[in-house]
Amino acid sequence: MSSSSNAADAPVVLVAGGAGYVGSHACLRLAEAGFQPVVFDDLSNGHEAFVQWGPLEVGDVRNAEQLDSAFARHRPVAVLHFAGLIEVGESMKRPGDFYDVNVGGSLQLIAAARRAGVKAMVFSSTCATYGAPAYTPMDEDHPQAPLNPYGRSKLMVEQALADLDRLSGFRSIALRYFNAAGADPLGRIGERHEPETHALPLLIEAALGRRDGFSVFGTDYDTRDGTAVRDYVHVLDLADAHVLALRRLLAGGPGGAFNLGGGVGTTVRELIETVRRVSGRDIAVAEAPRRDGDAPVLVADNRRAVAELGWRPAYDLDGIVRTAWAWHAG
Ligand SMILES: NC(=O)c1ccc[n+]([C@@H]2O[C@H](COP(=O)([O-])OP(=O)(O)OC[C@H]3O[C@@H](n4cnc5c(N)ncnc54)[C@H](O)[C@@H]3O)[C@@H](O)[C@H]2O)c1
Ligand SMILES: O=c1ccn([C@@H]2O[C@H](COP(=O)(O)OP(=O)(O)O[C@H]3O[C@H](CO)[C@@H](O)[C@H](O)[C@H]3O)[C@@H](O)[C@H]2O)c(=O)[nH]1
Repeated sequence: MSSSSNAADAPVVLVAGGAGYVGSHACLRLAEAGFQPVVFDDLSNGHEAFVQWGPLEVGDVRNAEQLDSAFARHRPVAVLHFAGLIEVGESMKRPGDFYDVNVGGSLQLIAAARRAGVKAMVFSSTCATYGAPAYTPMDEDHPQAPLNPYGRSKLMVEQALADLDRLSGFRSIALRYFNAAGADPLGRIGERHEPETHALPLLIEAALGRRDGFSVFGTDYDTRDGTAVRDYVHVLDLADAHVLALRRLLAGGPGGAFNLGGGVGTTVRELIETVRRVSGRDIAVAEAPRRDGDAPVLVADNRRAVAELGWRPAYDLDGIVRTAWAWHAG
């Protein structure tokens, strides 16, 4: 536990998946906001070294006994739920695992929270629940028709949470992230997925010479340069939104779903150019076919989060790439 841990009377928040990329940044912001994060994570993709702002309970969200014992020991006031499998491409290869962990695990976590008398959850959802854009930027009322089992597993949990919120008094907010990227500017934590499949860390590793180059998946999309468009959002801006959502639920405010993206679309080629400029290094780029399950364009209309949560994303693409570069190069 780091020296920045909070006083003994700070309200405890159980952070499922808090040893991972987004969850660890949320712990950082929770601690700064006066909460005491307790991480519950099976370390399947997380890192013990990322757990710096409170205790770690090693456990699987599919395991009711481990969950009950963590809830009994720490008595949280709310749950932030990041735990799960995250890669779109993987979900096309092993869909059963995605339903098992993302749906089965979420239902177990919700049930354990309810047994413990906890009534508030902030859930990590995704723009992948929308599927192909009927219009862009996408607002929260855009039809949800996922293109892959990953997106569908997240949508199923959103729907269960919405029913529980409406009918049972178990309150929740689903935060639909667009593409999380960047790192803690102080370099304490950053993005480390194993294996790494995300575009920005792969580009940075190529710029650092740790990879031979970078393959662009699809150059025949109907976009301004033929490559797919994404809305990259800084991981600490996501973390800020979690604190805002948590405070809203704890204050008795309404639940619901919110898009978290900067509202700016970036093509894969534009991302490559930004990494070249920020790093001052060249990157060998090859063209490859489209990746199964990928949407052509995913850009957020973030006005609901700005108006209702008071969310103010602070980082633009340059800031995202700079903090990611510093973390990987440092
Ligand atoms: N990274 C993104 O761009 C992005 C975008 C949209 C949504 N999300 C969602 O945000 C959440 C966090 O993503 P991330 O990038 O930090 O991923 P991550 O893999 O770094 O973190 C997920 C964490 O969950 C843990 N976990 C996995 N299965 C578990 C289980 N059965 N029991 C307990 N812990 C388990 C892992 O060990 C890991 O620490 C995920 O739910 C993901 O779907 C991420
Ligand atoms: O080697 C690579 C890797 C990615 N890409 C492209 O870069 C873009 C971004 O890809 P990636 O960083 O893998 O993110 P997404 O596939 O958009 O998925 C992320 O963002 C989603 C929301 O958009 C989340 O739901 C997922 O959890 C998260 O993995 C996509 O067009 C990819 O096809 C490449 O061209 N080459």
